[in-house]
Amino acid sequence: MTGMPDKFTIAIDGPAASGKGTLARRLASQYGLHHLDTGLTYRGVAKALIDADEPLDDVAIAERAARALDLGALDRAVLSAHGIGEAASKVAVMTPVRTALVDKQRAFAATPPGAVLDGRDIGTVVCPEADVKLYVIASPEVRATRRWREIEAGGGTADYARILADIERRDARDMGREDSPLRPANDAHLLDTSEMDIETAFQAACKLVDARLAARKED
Ligand SMILES: Nc1ncnc2c1ncn2[C@@H]1O[C@H](COP(=O)(O)OP(=O)(O)OP(=O)(O)O)[C@@H](O)[C@H]1O
Ligand SMILES: Nc1ccn([C@@H]2O[C@H](COP(=O)(O)O)[C@@H](O)[C@H]2O)c(=O)n1
Repeated sequence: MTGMPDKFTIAIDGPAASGKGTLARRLASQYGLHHLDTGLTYRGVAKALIDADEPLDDVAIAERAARALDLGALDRAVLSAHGIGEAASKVAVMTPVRTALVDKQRAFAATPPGAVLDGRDIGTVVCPEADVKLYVIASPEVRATRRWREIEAGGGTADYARILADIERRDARDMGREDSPLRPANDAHLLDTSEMDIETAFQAACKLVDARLAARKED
């Protein structure tokens, strides 16, 4: 996209299945930016531990797995499995794991021409100087329905009540942890997508990004 500054960062945070990844991918494509789904980095650590038959609560082992993680080798198809999200939220409470992953995420964000990162602490911790910060929410019921549809559309079978319970438990762990809890940055724009389809949410986000780009041109 022409008219982009040398470096531009979009931070998107929100709870599970709020639609932040969908939005992040579309914004990255629209504005010619890199994209990193930081949830995959926590999922990658959890999967490495599970595959090695290691416990999820040993800080030293989890930190080693986080330091060894290669951002270029994250396999979305494998890591997106519903159960890995729960394991990821357990390793995500450990500060040494977060420190190791945040270093990698910041290095990714610093690569020109900039990036869209989505996760739980992007606007507050990873990229506090981001040009645009979005905090994407939807009700737990709407999010559970979206996840249920996604699993069914992929040929799997899913139990709505269990998905809703998983989402609520993960929200509580992510919002309640001591280090980098999920919360909106003070300067984040709130986007409640409960009653928005994907296109409407994308257009709303583009308006905010375009306004920031116009403001940066005037600087
Ligand atoms: N505004 C929307 N309306 C309807 N469905 C949506 C909307 N946004 C996203 N979805 C669908 O909801 C599901 C979850 O979206 P997505 O994976 O983007 O969420 P997420 O916040 O990145 O989730 P996670 O934190 O678990 O990675 C997907 O199937 C996606 O297509
Ligand atoms: N910036 C982030 C991103 C994710 N997490 C943790 O990982 C779990 C899985 O994330 P998904 O986005 O793939 O659902 C999530 O529940 C968080 O515990 C994080 O802490 N910080």
